[in-house]
Amino acid sequence: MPAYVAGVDSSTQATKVVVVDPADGSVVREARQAHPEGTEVDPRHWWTALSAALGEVGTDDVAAIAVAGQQHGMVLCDGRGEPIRDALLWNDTRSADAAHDLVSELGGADAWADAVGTVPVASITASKLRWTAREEPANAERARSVMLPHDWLTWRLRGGARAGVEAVTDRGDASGTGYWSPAQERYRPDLLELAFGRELDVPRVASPGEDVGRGHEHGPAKGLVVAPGTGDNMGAALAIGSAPGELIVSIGTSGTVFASADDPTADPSGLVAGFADARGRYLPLVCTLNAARVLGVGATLLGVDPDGFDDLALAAAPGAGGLVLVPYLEGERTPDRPDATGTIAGLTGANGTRENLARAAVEGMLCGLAAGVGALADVGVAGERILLIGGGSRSRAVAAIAPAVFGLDVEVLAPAEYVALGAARQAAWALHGEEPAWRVPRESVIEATAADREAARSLRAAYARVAG
Ligand SMILES: Nc1ncnc2c1ncn2[C@@H]1O[C@H](COP(=O)(O)OP(=O)(O)O)[C@@H](O)[C@H]1O
Ligand SMILES: O=C(CO)[C@@H](O)[C@H](O)COP(=O)(O)O
Repeated sequence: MPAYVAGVDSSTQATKVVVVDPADGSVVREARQAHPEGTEVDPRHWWTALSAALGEVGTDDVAAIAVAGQQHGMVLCDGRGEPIRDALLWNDTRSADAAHDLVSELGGADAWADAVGTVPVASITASKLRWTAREEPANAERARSVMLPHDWLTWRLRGGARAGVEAVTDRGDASGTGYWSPAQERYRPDLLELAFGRELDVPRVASPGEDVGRGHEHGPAKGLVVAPGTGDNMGAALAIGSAPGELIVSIGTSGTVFASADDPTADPSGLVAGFADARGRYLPLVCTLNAARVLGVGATLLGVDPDGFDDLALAAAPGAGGLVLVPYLEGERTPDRPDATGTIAGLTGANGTRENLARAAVEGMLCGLAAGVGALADVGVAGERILLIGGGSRSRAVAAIAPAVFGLDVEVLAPAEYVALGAARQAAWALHGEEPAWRVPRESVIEATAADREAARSLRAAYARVAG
């Protein structure tokens, strides 16, 4: 008799699957399969990774599944749901000009914030549709539908075109497209048409916790109840269930700062994306392009492994002797500087040490996220405590330095695949008809001292002077 539920995180760097006991939310098995590098990827690689990971964990004793995935990726399909081109990912900045054009064509940032809660930047799916229509007219001509990564994988699990099933998405991931309004809870086909020049089929937006069908009999989720899935940040929010005043900061490929909110947000500055969540509420979020990989580049530059990098960063004093590193290694999304590059400023003979360079990389990466905390406060989502998750939160240096950059108490959650756990929670919800009562274990809080709060102010001021 199937006993367990499965949750999937199809993120930028890898597919992660957890098999969870619905009695208490504990993980009984897990698997991970890497994705190819790059900012455009053939979605069939994600399918292969998902199939392999499900094969590895086994699904004979699993009753339900949900897929959470990296947000915004444009999976442009032909009439049979086959991808026409590689998916353009959230971190592909080629669509930056398309985004700027869309903003002015609708009448400016306020018009977009009012319409869909988010001002388009390169990451947003609508911008990628415009880029494709303009740069690849032959591909655009063949397109019949557009899906997000989790939509396409969920559809494939249910058999896709050969089973003739409808595609579904959820309000959380739909809210990152630029053509679905969280405030009105509906698609804006006029905005999709503005972006692409004509209509495209889009997935139906399923209800939170809906049972959307069964895994296909010849697929890797054979016979399982399938839940709608969601975006990866919405998945993490579902797993963690932050309390008022708590902001979740995820340090993965992207850096994100977000919180559950009762009301939709509309930020015309474009810093805060006014997403919906996977429960029926809202998820205002700030996203940076440069997070865990900054630590990786720092370690490579200094010729050390992650542990050695942490040792170096922790051996330097707060402020890295005046060395400031602005880590716009991939350009940046928040602030909207798609063509920016990284900067090291304030270098002197006295402060030019490996320790200071490591510390400046950690401080710079965290300063970008701390600016996000400020942007959320500006739209009424004030934070008193940071909950740190994601691969980068496993760094000892990040955990120790975070209170002196955020100037807030920091709780580093136990290492876990929170996005996949949120998907598993949704799978249990679809299976049993109600959201499970699981709680993730909470860790001890590192309290920000008065010195941390003071250090945070001066660090962030020094960073802002260099970042501009
Ligand atoms: N101990 C560590 N120190 C620094 N970075 C780490 C550590 N462990 C994992 N990472 C980094 O975290 C990233 C993966 O985090 P994850 O949240 O799984 O990302 P994503 O969801 O974008 O795939 C990788 O870039 C990896 O190098
Ligand atoms: O674009 C966003 C959020 O708006 C990113 O957070 C993506 O959802 C990718 O997430 P990771 O793979 O870094 O977890």
